[in-house]
Amino acid sequence: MGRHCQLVMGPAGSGKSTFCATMMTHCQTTGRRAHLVNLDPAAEHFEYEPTIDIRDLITLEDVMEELNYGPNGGLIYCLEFLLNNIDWLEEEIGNYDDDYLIIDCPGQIELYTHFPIMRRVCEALGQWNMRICGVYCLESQFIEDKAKYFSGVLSAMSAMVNMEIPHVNVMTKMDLIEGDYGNVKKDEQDEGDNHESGDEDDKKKRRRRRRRLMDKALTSRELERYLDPDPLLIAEEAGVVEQEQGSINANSRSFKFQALNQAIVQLIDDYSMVSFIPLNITDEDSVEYVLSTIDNALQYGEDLEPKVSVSIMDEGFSICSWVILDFVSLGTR
Ligand SMILES: Nc1nc2c(ncn2[C@@H]2O[C@H](COP(=O)(O)OP(=O)(O)OP(=O)(O)O)[C@@H](O)[C@H]2O)c(=O)[nH]1
Ligand SMILES: [Mg+2]
Repeated sequence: MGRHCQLVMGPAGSGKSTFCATMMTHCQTTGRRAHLVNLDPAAEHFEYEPTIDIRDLITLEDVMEELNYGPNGGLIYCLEFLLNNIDWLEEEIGNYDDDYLIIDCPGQIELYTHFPIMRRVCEALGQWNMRICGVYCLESQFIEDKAKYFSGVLSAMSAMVNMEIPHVNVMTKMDLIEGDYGNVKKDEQDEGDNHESGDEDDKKKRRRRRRRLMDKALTSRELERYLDPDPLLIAEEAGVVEQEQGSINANSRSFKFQALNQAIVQLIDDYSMVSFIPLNITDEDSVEYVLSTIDNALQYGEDLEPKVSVSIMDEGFSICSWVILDFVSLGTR
């Protein structure tokens, strides 16, 4: 069936390790043989014990202690050390020919955007006949700040362009957003059920809470603008739209800043490469949807299909031949 892997990347704390653990659980329950590979030399604990672990080769702690490196320089050193000893990884992976690997990467985005380190790891994996899908995690909390969200979109795009592998962007921690949205709905329902009950103060309190939740929650239509990045979001924020319409905008910053925003809008629009799949780890269907999108990018299981279709064709052929034989035998009677 061949070798397949997911390379799970993204900024620090974006939920990469949680994503890997969720995928491991899902694969186990659906009967897929998956292994966790840890490429983070600073990782401390895992829900699933990694089958292959860079810490068996080198740890950040040792590098910092022995070479007096800081945490970021130390991490780059560790991964360069891995590249210089790539045979170690080849040997480790060698034993898992037909299994599915989930590779948890460190959170320093420089590794994907500035340095060619992860790209070279991918090249090595490719040479060992491994099909790779990059999974870039961005957490839903980025949506709260449009500038931060767009810097996340640009970092995802930069990783896609640099890595040159099939790529899926995932918006993680959706339970946090959907939770707020769910609370508003529940509140509306409660208000509907209890519209007779409670005194004026209670009703006011309920309305205030609902307004607070409404401020936090995103409607699904608004959410769509973040999953499929709408460049107008940043334009709205910076007042570019107002300027285009010729009105004076009180929020507008310097002309240079607006020109930069406009250029970013143009870049995102021109490439139109980045879109996110939402992942709510508390919802099994959501996990399944993300996995099937990654499978699609990896063409996972596609080499099985010809065998299935051949057997269907064989069956179809034999049914046809029975019918023809029947006709022939009828004709000869
Ligand atoms: N509510 C919620 N919390 C999450 C989710 N995913 C991760 N977290 C939390 O976010 C924090 C960071 O998660 P990790 O999975 O360690 O993130 P990471 O990207 O591996 O972090 P680094 O390896 O340090 O870069 C932890 O406290 C997790 O419990 C999620 O889907 N929902
Ligand atoms: Mg991690």
